[in-house]
Amino acid sequence: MGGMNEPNPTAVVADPWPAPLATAPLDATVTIPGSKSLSNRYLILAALSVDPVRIRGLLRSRDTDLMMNALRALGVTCQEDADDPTTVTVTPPPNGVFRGGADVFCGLAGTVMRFVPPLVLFADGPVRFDGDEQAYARPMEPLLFGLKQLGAHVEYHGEEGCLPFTVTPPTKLGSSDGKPIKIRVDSSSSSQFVSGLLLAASRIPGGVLLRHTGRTLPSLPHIRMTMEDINAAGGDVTMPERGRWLVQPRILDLPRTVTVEPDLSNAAPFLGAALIAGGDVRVPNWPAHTTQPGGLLPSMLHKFGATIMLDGEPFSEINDCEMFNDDFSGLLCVSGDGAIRGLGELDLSAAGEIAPSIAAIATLADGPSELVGIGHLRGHETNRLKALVTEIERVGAHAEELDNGIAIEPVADDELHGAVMETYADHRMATFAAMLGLRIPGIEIKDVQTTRKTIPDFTGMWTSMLAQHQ
Ligand SMILES: O=C(O)C1=C[C@@H](OP(=O)(O)O)[C@@H](O)[C@H](O)C1
Ligand SMILES: C=C(OP(=O)(O)O)C(=O)O
Repeated sequence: MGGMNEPNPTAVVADPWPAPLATAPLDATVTIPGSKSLSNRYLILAALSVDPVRIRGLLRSRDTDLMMNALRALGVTCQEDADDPTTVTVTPPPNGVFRGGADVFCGLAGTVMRFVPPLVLFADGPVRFDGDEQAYARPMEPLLFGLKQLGAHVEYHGEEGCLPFTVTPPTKLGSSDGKPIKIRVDSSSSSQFVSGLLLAASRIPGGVLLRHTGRTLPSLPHIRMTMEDINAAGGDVTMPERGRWLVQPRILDLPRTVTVEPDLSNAAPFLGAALIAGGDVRVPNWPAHTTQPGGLLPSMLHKFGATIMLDGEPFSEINDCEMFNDDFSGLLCVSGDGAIRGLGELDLSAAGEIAPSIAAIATLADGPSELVGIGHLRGHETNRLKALVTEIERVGAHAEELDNGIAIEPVADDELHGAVMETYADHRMATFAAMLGLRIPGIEIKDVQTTRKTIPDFTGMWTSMLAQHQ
């Protein structure tokens, strides 16, 4: 079964893109577009709100366009400002009831395939979900098991537990005794199952008590982001203990205007470029407080040997959780001198989505690194552990898949060589290859436009970073 009437625009494959080599130290300021994770949470929460919400700084890329189209199919209005496509006003459906009988196309977007199906709990009929063929391999079953425990019916049209499927809303929603309905979900293959269920749970009569049953739980910052955003919309969600969430029944209503932070994970290739090529890369509007896992980047880049400055002040006291003064929101500057220290073991379970960027830097380091806690990357856009090993070996360095991560063994620069890099329809494999291309002559990247999943103009931003010399 093919994806319903909405082709993947990046599937039209052009010639490989010759990744630019850095011939001088960088000196660039790069403005990063809005966060994918925050954009798609605000869109969902706006759709669940009472009044229209204006979202400023919304990421405009494939994943957010898919989210807006999904919401439109369910009767939500998403209207962009005529003079600024990153400002979008979202008007919830009449009486908060989503339109049943709809078709939703998820592409390859985890946030769409995991955050939209729970909205069907409040729809007036069944909704059918499909996506890119590659999306059929992404884990879905635990989310749908959660929806079944809430009374929904799920019918699979392909393989059991995978896209495509149809969700039919329950005839009666919530517990019969007014207490939170208890559900159990194994979220070890993606934090997005917990996030998707939490986002919808405030509207369930009696609320929800959600327990994670798996051994590991990746991407906890993303779950904290979900909690913070729900609470900002007037919800009441707490995590009384790790792996257990209590959502009280509440009417959600986001503030009339919300502003999206820059996507800090998408800042990773650009900031990492300062380490790889040497020089300075600055990113404005770095938030003082953030739940984005990319907030961990300054401390990780520091471990690799970068110098980090915040608004001109050296950033020496690095604490992985509370990295900045609360009053700081300004210019982050990462500087490198071309030397990169191998990291030894680094647990990336909190920030799996930046693993490909970290892997690119580690490939060019002076010693080995083991990136662990990221076994679930096998279920990302592609099997990222396998893809990273293949592409690292392709340029002449060494890497090995571990049970829960990847071990990277760099080689001397003169043993590295150019290659045509595969990207596997994975935006982060494309940016990973571009990072290697800064130092390795002759890197070409197949289907670089796959970066449109979360960055509207990656090649433009990358070439302009290299062209800036102040
Ligand atoms: O909730 C989110 O916005 C995300 C959660 C993470 O998913 P996983 O927990 O599946 O890694 C992350 O990797 C993804 O890019 C975005
Ligand atoms: C895992 C990612 O995306 P998704 O939201 O599709 O899961 C990612 O962007 O690295």
